[in-house]
Amino acid sequence: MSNSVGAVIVAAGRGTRMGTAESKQYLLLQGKPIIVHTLEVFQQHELISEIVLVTGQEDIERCREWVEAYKLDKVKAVVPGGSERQHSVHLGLKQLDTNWVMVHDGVRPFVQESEIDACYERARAIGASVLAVPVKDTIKQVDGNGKVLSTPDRRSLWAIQTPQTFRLSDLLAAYAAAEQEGFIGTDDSSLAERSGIPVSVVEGSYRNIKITTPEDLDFAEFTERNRGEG
Ligand SMILES: Nc1ccn([C@@H]2O[C@H](COP(=O)(O)OP(=O)(O)OP(=O)(O)O)[C@@H](O)[C@H]2O)c(=O)n1
Ligand SMILES: C[C@](O)(CO)[C@H](O)COP(=O)(O)O
Repeated sequence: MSNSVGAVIVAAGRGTRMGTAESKQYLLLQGKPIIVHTLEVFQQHELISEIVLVTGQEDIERCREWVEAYKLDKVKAVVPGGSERQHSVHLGLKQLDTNWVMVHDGVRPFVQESEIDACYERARAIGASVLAVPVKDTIKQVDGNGKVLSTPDRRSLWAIQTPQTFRLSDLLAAYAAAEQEGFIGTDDSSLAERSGIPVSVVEGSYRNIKITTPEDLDFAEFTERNRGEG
């Protein structure tokens, strides 16, 4: 079991930017909750031996029911998350019992099996990996008054996705250090980077969106409807 791989799927957010009454991770895509689509990708991947699902306290019961109904038997625990994504990930990590961990957003249902393979291979070779795509737009740094400060060279900019893959012991140490130092990052890699863990990007797909705002649902419906057609 020295190379066992677990997944922490975080789904304890409120979906403020989506603005729906129902949290976005539970909205239906082709009749199935988004979170179930995401879990199924990891359930079906032979590399993954166990999954921890992190949800809101009030959603634990219905999530457990879906785990039963959709036969997601790799899900070993459904646990409550915290106020920030980082807290939710940390709570999930503490439940895992594998050598490697892939942290993944519950609202990224379009990650591909081949991308999971590539992320794991790179993490084994380098220490840690993040799935990412080169940015397509020109990015500017702007101050609080709208004044443009700089235009970084786009060739060095990547939009970071999940999964993000680490040795579980490395990531737990990075999370403990961040907690002690009061650091909050927007992804897992930023905690690993400040602990000195080498992280490499793996080029993924623009389809692996994080469903965040209402227009993402149109894309998601379209993509899900056409899944497997090419
Ligand atoms: N306290 C939190 C915040 C976020 N997440 C999860 O982290 C992922 C990425 O977060 P994001 O898309 O930003 O989700 P929300 O925080 O729900 O969205 P918003 O910022 O619009 O409220 C989501 O699967 C979300 O459920 C979490 O588990 N716990
Ligand atoms: C982890 C992440 O999905 C990488 O793009 C992202 O940083 C999550 O950020 P959010 O603040 O929860 O939207």
